[in-house]
Amino acid sequence: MPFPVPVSLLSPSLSSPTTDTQPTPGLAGRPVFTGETANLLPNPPTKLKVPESKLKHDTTKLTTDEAPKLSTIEASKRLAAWTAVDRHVRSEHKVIGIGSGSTVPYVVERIVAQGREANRDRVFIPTGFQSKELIVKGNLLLGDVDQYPRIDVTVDGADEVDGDLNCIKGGGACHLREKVLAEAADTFIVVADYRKNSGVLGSTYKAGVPIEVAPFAYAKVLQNLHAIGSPDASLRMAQKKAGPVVSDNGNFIIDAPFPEEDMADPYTLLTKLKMFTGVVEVGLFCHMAKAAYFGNQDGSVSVRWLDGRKELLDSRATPMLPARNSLDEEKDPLDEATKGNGFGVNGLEPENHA
Ligand SMILES: O=C[C@H](O)[C@H](O)[C@H](O)COP(=O)(O)O
Repeated sequence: MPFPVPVSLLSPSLSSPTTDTQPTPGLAGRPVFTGETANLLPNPPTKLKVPESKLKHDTTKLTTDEAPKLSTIEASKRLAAWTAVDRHVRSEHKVIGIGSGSTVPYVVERIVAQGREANRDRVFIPTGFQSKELIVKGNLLLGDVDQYPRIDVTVDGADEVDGDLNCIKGGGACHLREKVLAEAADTFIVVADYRKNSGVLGSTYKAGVPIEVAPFAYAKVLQNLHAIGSPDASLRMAQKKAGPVVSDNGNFIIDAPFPEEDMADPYTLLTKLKMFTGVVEVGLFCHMAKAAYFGNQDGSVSVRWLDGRKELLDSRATPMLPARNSLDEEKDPLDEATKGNGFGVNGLEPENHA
């Protein structure tokens, strides 16, 4: 699965570097970062010339004429990531775990935008090659979990999240390190677009449960999986390489689809799978996330908490639009629409979200 990286982290800055670290008004009220993010790379080009392929993930540096619209899905990912960072990555947090996947570049982007001062004495722990690159390219200090076995907060993506915040992870083969960093963190936060917000695992992510195995044991583990009710379990094959996917840890990955009755009780399935000798880690994250943030198509963010609370942050409460104060007098159609559906609306202040 490809992990796109925002253009701001990969290509020369598209705006003049400044020392300003605050978002300033941009496209349609969107913030434009002209500070730390803009400073990531030297030599701003005199004339903008960015390959089309790089433009689709980040428009924060582009002028109105130059910026294409962010796709709805990318905008949803960014919305979830930025909102979660604003609420959970605080100045007192000094050891921060960075997950993997296509939503995580927006996490790093938002952390970088907190400014050089905020990030000066922080260390960032990657969950794999991709996040290591993001940390290094973001000029953030790189550490590892063997140096920092206690992490303040880890923010990560997911392939699917169920009603109890259990997750399927490992679509990018990173779930071993991700689980270590999730476990090491005081607070583990999941960020994703609306498509990952599910009832029962396996409803939307059909590839199966990712299972990392020691290479020499894969055939035996496959046999076990076929025997316990996953007849289609198979070795994940590489796309542009002959042979299997090899994880960052040198292991193979098996994808094992299970019927709904198994997926409805992921903790039981997880414990069963972990018992197979040769299994290194299973991409079922049960009872680990403190909260999950889902960016929605309409610019709102759905937040689900481990304790069962739900919030719906309407688009005025997200980082994309002006602060709620300036709009307090207006009637909010979402307030009406969501009455009685179990969602609080903009219910909690950021400082309550450690
Ligand atoms: O191994 C990969 C990770 O578990 C990712 O967090 C997960 O696959 C979600 O990735 P994406 O956000 O690209 O769908």
